[in-house]
Amino acid sequence: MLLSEAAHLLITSQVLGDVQTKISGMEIDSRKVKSGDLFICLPGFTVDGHDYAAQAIQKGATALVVERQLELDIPQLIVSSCRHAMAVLSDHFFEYPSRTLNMIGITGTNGKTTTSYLIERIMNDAHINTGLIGTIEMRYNGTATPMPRTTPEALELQRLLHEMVQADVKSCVMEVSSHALEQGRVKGTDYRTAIFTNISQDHLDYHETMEEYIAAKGLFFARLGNRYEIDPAKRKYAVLNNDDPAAEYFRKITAADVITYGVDHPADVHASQIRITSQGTTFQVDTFKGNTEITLQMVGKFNVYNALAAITAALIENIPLEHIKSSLEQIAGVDGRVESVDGGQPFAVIVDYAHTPDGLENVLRTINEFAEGNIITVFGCGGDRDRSKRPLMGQIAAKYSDYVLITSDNPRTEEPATILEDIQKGLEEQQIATDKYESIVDRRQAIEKAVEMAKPGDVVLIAGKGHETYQIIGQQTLDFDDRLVAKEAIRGLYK
Ligand SMILES: CC(=O)N[C@H]1[C@@H](OP(=O)(O)OP(=O)(O)OC[C@H]2O[C@@H](n3ccc(=O)[nH]c3=O)[C@H](O)[C@@H]2O)O[C@H](CO)[C@@H](O)[C@@H]1O[C@H](C)C(=O)N[C@@H](C)C(=O)N[C@H](CCC(=O)O)C(=O)O
Ligand SMILES: Nc1ncnc2c1ncn2[C@@H]1O[C@H](COP(=O)(O)OP(=O)(O)OP(=O)(O)O)[C@@H](O)[C@H]1O
Ligand SMILES: N[C@H](CCC[C@H](N)C(=O)O)C(=O)O
Ligand SMILES: [Mg+2]
Repeated sequence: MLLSEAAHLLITSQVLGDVQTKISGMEIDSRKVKSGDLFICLPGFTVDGHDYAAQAIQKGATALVVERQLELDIPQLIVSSCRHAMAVLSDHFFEYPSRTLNMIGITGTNGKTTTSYLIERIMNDAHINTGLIGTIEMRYNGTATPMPRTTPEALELQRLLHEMVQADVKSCVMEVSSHALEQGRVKGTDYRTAIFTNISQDHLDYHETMEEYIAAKGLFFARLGNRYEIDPAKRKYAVLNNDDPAAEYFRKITAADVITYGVDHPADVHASQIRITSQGTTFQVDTFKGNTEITLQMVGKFNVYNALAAITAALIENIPLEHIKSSLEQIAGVDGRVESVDGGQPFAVIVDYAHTPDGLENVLRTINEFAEGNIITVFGCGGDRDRSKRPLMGQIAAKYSDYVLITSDNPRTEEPATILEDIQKGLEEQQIATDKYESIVDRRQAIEKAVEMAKPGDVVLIAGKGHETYQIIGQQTLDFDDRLVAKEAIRGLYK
């Protein structure tokens, strides 16, 4: 690509220097710049990418995208927003991959990863080669790469989608976080189906109010295209959870066809007669393309919602309901989501990724439906994240458990004990008896204590980290896997 081509795409941009400058790649991190790259200077939350332009030039950048002219002897494209320019230029540079792929995006506070796994499985079983991008990893054609964040930056995203196109992938299902929507990471990505799972409190450190958080999610539906294609394969669909009050707002702001799913309210894809056991969940589903009964190996009413969202997305792809049923029934579960740890102990140990008040309440309510003995919950809250959710999660843990072990999650740069105190305040506020809970900063010790306490028939829930195989303390990322630690604790007890 030539710099003139980039300038042509951004009508109000100004070029300083040679417009014939060749660009062989793009980069937003000076440390990763390669010779011939266009370096885009992002004004960040912590530092300003413009301050790293000189380093980028040293590493071989041939031109810059900037929001203000820099005193550097190199061609510069001056734009009003480098983030917007990044989205436009990445899409172009990687040949508009989302127009080739059939894109399915999922937003919502909880259930994105789970729903994306269900859709990926149904689609691949139906021989539609489908890739996946989300919290745990990105994968296609049987190869997986771990992901540092749920939704990649626009440049990285378009690069990954391009890779998928090259590898003959036909469809991509991906999680779209509210941070991503707010920061424009998915700008320009052409989704066919946009799914909404649910909204409840999280990330108020970033979005500040629930209204702003909902508005960020709303961007997904508002941007879903405004043109009605004659070819049904090109039409856009908003798939909304009708049991969540925010669905009404998303319906208003989208021009796309809306398809609803739900349990408690009428919906186009509706579940009823839900029966939950410790082994799975059975429900009747009535859809615009037939009715059937499905038995998931996954437990919980919340997983019925995830299944309904997946069924709706698959029906849009014209996959027959009977095939969808067969795929869903074969899925054993999703990594770190209500995952049982079996070390031969006479009680259940469940590792789950619930890290929001709503997620924790859902998983604990589900466990209450089948637990025979006591429920012992081990959980914490991440540092450098929404602080206001901490006391609420403490109260929920106490409400639905017989004993609560408050511990560290990923303290990051916060003092671990302070996070535990924030959680404990919620229990103190409700005057929960002090013999019903305790705080142990060391997560391993907390898990060991829970396993020691458990009697036959009890359930130990270890929540918050799910699939994570690390713990972030300060600037360090240390190996830590709840499932392995729990197994070691069980082994220690029964050796
Ligand atoms: C709050 C937030 O989203 N921050 C993201 C943002 O960081 P930032 O604006 O602070 O960036 P910065 O560190 O100030 O750097 C600015 C620019 O200077 C560049 N730089 C910086 C240093 C250097 O030596 N050279 C250099 O060029 C950086 O590459 C960047 O382009 O842009 C960075 C670059 O893309 C992201 O890595 C970073 O995500 C951070 C790590 C993060 O923790 N994000 C979380 C909150 C997040 O995005 N979570 C969501 C939702 C999670 C969920 O619920 O599932 C997600 O999608 O993962
Ligand atoms: N539909 C749902 N409604 C409410 N809670 C759910 C739902 N699905 C899953 N959960 C709970 O939330 C946890 C996280 O689920 P999942 O990883 O699928 O969500 P996510 O939206 O991808 O989360 P993240 O924002 O971290 O990417 C699960 O471990 C479970 O406890
Ligand atoms: N994607 C979420 C995951 C939180 C998981 C929890 N273990 C934590 O670290 O807070 C976030 O980054 O806020
Ligand atoms: Mg996720």
